[in-house]
Amino acid sequence: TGTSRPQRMLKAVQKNATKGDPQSVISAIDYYCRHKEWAMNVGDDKGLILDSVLMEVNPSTVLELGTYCGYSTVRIARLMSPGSKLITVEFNPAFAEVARQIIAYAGLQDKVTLVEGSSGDLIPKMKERFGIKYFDFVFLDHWKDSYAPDTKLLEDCGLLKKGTVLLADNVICPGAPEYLKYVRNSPRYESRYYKSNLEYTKAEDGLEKSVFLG
Ligand SMILES: O=C(NC/C=C/[C@H]1OC[C@H](O)[C@@H]1O)c1cc([N+](=O)[O-])cc(O)c1O
Ligand SMILES: [Mg+2]
Repeated sequence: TGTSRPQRMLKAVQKNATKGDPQSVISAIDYYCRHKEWAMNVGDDKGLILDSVLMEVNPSTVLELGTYCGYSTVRIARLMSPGSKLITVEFNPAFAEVARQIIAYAGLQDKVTLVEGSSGDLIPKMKERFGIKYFDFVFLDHWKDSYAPDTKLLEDCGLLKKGTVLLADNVICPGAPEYLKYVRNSPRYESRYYKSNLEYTKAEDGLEKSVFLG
């Protein structure tokens, strides 16, 4: 067994990006995944939508579910104001290890707390462990069938406030049908779909933005 795909991605960052320059880390990963080896980062097309929704919200507290190698963690943290905090949850220790190094290479480790474990276990501990009252912005990019149960868990744990924005990746491909049904039919959310394409491909995918109404 040689290196893993995440390890090869990290090597590409260390080779082609400039330490402390988040944009160069993003570009190095996008180049590698478009021309060398596909990987499940939100990518550059959907990334522009993520950037614009994030800047519109200008959140003080962010939760990311599904860190993978930290590509969207870097995309989000690079746009966050001084003093704001991003908590990112990753179940897979090998992914988490690579993500820590990519986040540090971008120089964003002070804004980011990477927590290893399952979202279902960790969400109920957010208040006590990290002193979080509410999240202003949640990026869902982990297991697609966890989107709906974890959203309900965030509501039940009082972690959403009026105006909190949920942004979900992959609602078309691989798809999150149960989640779409939930946020689009619930009177507690105002939802809209941003059409785009699956990272580094021509297939359709998109992001669903859902504002919690309280
Ligand atoms: O499964 C996807 N994401 C969930 C990731 C799941 C893994 O990362 C979180 C958890 O540790 C698990 O091991 C995914 C899959 C595709 N895809 O095209 O298959 C595209 C994407 O953007 C995706 O986020
Ligand atoms: Mg995704």
